[in-house]
Order: sequence, then C-alpha cells, then structure tokens
Amino acid sequence: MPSKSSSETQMIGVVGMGSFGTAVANMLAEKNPVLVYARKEEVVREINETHTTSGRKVHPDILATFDPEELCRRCNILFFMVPSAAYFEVIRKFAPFLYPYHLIIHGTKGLALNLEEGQTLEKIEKLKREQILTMSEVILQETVAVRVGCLAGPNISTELILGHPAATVIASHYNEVILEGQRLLRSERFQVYGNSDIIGVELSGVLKNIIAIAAGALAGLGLGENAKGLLISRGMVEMVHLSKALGGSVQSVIGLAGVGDLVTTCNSVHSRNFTVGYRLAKGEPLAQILNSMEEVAEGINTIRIVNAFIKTAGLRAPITENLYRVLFEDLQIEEALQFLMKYPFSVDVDFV
Ligand SMILES: NC(=O)C1=CN([C@@H]2O[C@H](COP(=O)(O)OP(=O)(O)OC[C@H]3O[C@@H](n4cnc5c(N)ncnc54)[C@H](OP(=O)(O)O)[C@@H]3O)[C@@H](O)[C@H]2O)C=CC1
Ligand SMILES: O=C(CO)COP(=O)(O)O
Repeated sequence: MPSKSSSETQMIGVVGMGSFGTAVANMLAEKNPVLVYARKEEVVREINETHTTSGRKVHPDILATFDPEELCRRCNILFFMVPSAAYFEVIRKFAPFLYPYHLIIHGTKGLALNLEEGQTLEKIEKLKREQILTMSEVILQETVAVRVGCLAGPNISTELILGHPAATVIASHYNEVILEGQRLLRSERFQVYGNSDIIGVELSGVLKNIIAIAAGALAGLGLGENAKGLLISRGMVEMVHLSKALGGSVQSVIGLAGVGDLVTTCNSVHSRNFTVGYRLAKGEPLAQILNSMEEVAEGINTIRIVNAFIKTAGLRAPITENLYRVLFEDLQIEEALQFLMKYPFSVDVDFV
C-alpha cells in the first residue's frame, strides 16, 4: 500500500461536479483544500481557470482533475456525488486506485441493479433484494474500500449554494466515518447528524423521491395542502414498509434523512423529482420531460426497481404501484388518484 505524506492527507476529493457535488465541494473547501474530479477536460479547465461550472460558482481554492489516479493518490477521503445510473462505471474507473485506507462518503439517492450480463429488469421474472444495490453496497462490492458512509438529508443544492441553514445525516457502520464527515462539513450554517444504519439512511433518501414525484403531480393538479399532508403521511408509512423490507430501520425513515427530506422535496420547485410529477400532471409525456431535463431525477428509475421488487416479495406499496402505471403504462394521473382515494388504508400508523 503506498504511503502518504502528511501534507497531502488533508486534501479532500470530490467525484462529480453536478449541482450537488458542487455544493458539497464548496462547503468542504471552507475548511480543507479540495481536489475535484470531472470526466470532461473542458469542465476541468473551466473550474481551474474561471472557478465556475455550469454557471455555478466554485470555491477559488478548489482544484480540478480528470485523472482518477491523481485524485485517489492525493486524497484519503473521497466524496462520490454522481447519479446512480453512472455508479458502476464511475466506481470501476476509480477501483484500481483505491486502497483500504480510503474513506468514502457518497451522496447518491438512487439504486443500482446487480444483474448478470445481458439481463435487464424487463427480462427477469423476479427481482430479489440481493439483486438491488444501494450505493454503499456498490462501493463495497466493486472496491477494496471498507470505511464507507453516505450523506443524506434535506439538502436541495440551490439552497446550500446560497448558504441557507440546513442539516444532513452521515451514516456508516464506522464511527470514524461519521466523525470525519462531521469534522469536514459542520459549520454555523450546516449541522451534521450521525446514524449507524447506513442502509436505512440510503433507502430514506432513495424512497422519498417516489413520494416527491407524487407531490409534484398533486401540485400540478392544483389539489391543495390537505392532499399534500395526506400524501406525505401515507408516503412516510409506505417508505417505512419498503425500507424495512429492503433492510433499513424505522428510526432512519422517521429521522432527518427520511421525513426531513420527504417534507423538503415534496415542497420544493427546485426538486427534479417534484418537477417531473408536476409536469406529468400538466400533461407532458415522460419522454419529453426527460429529454428536456439536464439533471437527474432518480425517482423514476427507483419506481421501476421498487415496483419489480414488491411484485417479487408479495408486498403492497400503493403509491409506488400507481406511479409505476402512470409512468410506464397508460394510467392517467387522475385515475391513479381515484384509486388511491378508494384504497382501503384503515390504520393510521401501523409500524410502531
Ligand atoms: N441536486 C440536489 O439537490 C441533490 C442531489 N442529490 C443526489 O446526488 C446525486 C447527484 O445529483 P446531482 O449533482 O444533482 O446531479 P447532476 O445531474 O447535477 O450532476 C451529475 C454529475 O455526475 C457526473 N457524471 C454523470 N455520469 C458520469 C460518468 N459516467 N462519469 C463521470 N461523471 C459522471 C456529471 O458529469 P458530466 O457533467 O460530465 O455529465 C455531473 O457532474 C443524485 O443521486 C441526487 O439524487 C442529493 C441531495 C441533493
Ligand atoms: O434530494 C434532494 C434534496 O434533499 C434533491 O431532490 P431532487 O433530486 O428531486 O432534486
């Protein structure tokens, strides 16, 4: 294992300079030198020369590289901030340069599939839990890294970039990962909580995107705040049951990364998932919405994966199932709403 000089150990690496990666890199740069990785040479040049990317300000002390080996050599602590769809590709690019001493925290609110070559979700009959991976599971499967954590919470990047007060959860089985995350990110404007249930925290961030799409649809239909309160509360119950089935704890869902992020995302026009639901309710086809969006709305792929999983597991998740039919079959949003209003939910809270 290569040794490292002490002057280099404080440089923090960030992979992915999209909207969230940029917000987190800027916060990290308030305390430590930061080296960011972007795959495109022009993005690296723009960051190094103009301290901007995609119109966003980049902290002047941030340096950029498109060399994964350089990032891994110079940084012990790495934040991976790329969408789930790119995860295997990105992690495999970095894996040859990662060692067990690296500490990795990711901020991705999506799932990946662990299928055999040539298999797709559409082709397989059953989708079992072991075929679904959270991003920490991808990192552990694909690299020799051990100390892995995630970062999740109500963290709309446009608000973080403005310096508005916010908080997040760093979750890991390793207390040192939580402590490092807190040391690096905590400030007067940003509070950092810890949680040892990494799967539950990851799933909270993943599953709230489904409910945020539904919240956007309610807003698009102009159905008001009572309907939103109903959705958020039933959405939380659905998240609890799905998270438990996938290996998360109830506590994580009712904490900041679950309910906290659920409330934020269901109320924010800055949320991409909320926006997808809103535009669907206004009559735009999904393909048109996706073609025009430059940033990722993780909830769409999450609905595909979770819908396949619940069918295999024999579970019911009425909001997810109905959204699946709206997105991928020909159910109209108004019909989905009617179905949900008639659904025989009878117990208010059935998980404590
Ligand atoms: N935005 C937000 O408010 C928040 C987002 N998140 C989560 O963070 C994750 C990232 O979101 P966000 O930053 O908003 O996404 P964006 O779409 O804004 O940015 C994605 C970034 O990933 C990079 N990327 C994509 N594919 C690859 C690849 N194959 N190799 C290398 N780099 C790649 C993109 O680079 P390129 O420009 O080259 O395509 C871009 O820098 C998502 O899972 C999201 O749910 C979590 C909390 C808040
Ligand atoms: O997760 C987020 C805020 O916490 C961002 O949500 P969107 O991905 O829907 O924009």
